[in-house]
Amino acid sequence: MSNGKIPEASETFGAESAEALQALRIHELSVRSDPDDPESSLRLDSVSLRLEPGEWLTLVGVNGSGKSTLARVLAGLPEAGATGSMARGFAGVYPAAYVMQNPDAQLFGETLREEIQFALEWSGQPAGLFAERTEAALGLSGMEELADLPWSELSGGQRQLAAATAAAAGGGPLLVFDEATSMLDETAGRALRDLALSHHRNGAAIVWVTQRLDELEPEHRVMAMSRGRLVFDGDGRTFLYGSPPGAERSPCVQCGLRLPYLAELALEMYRRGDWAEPLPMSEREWAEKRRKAGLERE
Ligand SMILES: Nc1ncnc2c1ncn2[C@@H]1O[C@H](COP(=O)(O)OP(=O)(O)OP(=O)(O)O)[C@@H](O)[C@H]1O
Repeated sequence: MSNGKIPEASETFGAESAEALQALRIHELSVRSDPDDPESSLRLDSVSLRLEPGEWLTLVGVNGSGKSTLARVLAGLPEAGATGSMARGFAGVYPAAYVMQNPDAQLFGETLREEIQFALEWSGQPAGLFAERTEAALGLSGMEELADLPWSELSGGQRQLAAATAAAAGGGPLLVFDEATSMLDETAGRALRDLALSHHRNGAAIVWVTQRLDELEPEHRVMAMSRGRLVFDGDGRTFLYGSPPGAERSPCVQCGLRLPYLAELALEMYRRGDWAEPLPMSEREWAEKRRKAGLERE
């Protein structure tokens, strides 16, 4: 175990454990709206999936499709009346860090420093390492100067980043972000996403729930939900454009989401024969496309 930094996923779990190498598996998991009423609607309908250690899974779907319910299950939070089976594998027995839409719903301390201490206690970190781990967590999110200010002096975006900083301070093999950027402006959203990416680089698996399709990245796995069921599992480019692009209604449109304007544009250029595959999908790829097309001023 190394000191002075956030523990990497393998350190937190214990890399020597065989279970640490196993996927998190759920099999035919269903959750009803009312656990006491077998006729009530299904919030999750017979969902099966494997999440591998260190994987980044982006979970999308319209409102009410079951994303949060599935995210909570994957995080290891209790869902009354769930049926089916789950083996937590690398995710371990403790609930994963879970970052919600509204930071104020999950802040208990008076300041960020206090919040991080709570999170470290909760995740069972040795008390002797608290000070170092707190500095490491603050460093990773660049929040050192805000650590001792009361929440009222932080903006909504800063409080959201603070909630994520604290939730993830214990390291841990799995972090779940449930529409965590939905109330943030672009700058705050990017800071939060950068924090998630840093933990991912350190080996953590990430479940990233979002309705913002501009957050899809080519290298991340995408799952889409509709009416409690998993209706797509694959790469983001196929999700947005279909395979081949535009051959039929894309998985994105089929599950009720609207294709982002830029993706519509790319598809139109492809249909007209002006652009070839792969069509751009992420901010980085669009910047590259614009640069190549000479659309950006030097
Ligand atoms: N605690 C609960 N008890 C009963 N029904 C619930 C509960 N939470 C959510 N639901 C219902 O379960 C269904 C799935 O909700 P869920 O929040 O998982 O979907 P979602 O895709 O995350 O939606 P949103 O984007 O609006 O948060 C919805 O019909 C919702 O009304």
